[in-house]
Amino acid sequence: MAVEPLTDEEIERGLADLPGWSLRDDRLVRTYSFPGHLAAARLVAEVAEAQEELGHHSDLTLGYNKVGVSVNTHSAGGKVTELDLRLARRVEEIARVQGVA
Ligand SMILES: C[C@H](O)[C@H](O)[C@H]1CNC2=NC(N)=NC(=O)C2=N1
Repeated sequence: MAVEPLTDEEIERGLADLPGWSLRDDRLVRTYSFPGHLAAARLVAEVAEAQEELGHHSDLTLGYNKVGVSVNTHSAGGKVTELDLRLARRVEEIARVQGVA
């Protein structure tokens, strides 16, 4: 799917509904904290499934009790697009259900 990079204003508007997320180096990023390692790994597993459904994939970093999510759109030259906002919203839903957002 051809997607256009969002303007800074469009990104700011999107981030207004995504507390905890921010724009860093042309990527939407957020870190989640967990009570332990397996809880963190569960988020990674569920987000990976959602990413396959969406056909859009973030870089996920699994630490001991933290998960880092970082995403932009490779096919838009590594810029932030609507696909990244859509993925971030989906990750937030999953994290909310798991009690960490
Ligand atoms: C063919 C497949 O849909 C593409 O390669 C998808 C896969 N996941 C992707 N993920 C991200 N973050 N950016 C992309 O451009 C992208 N492209």
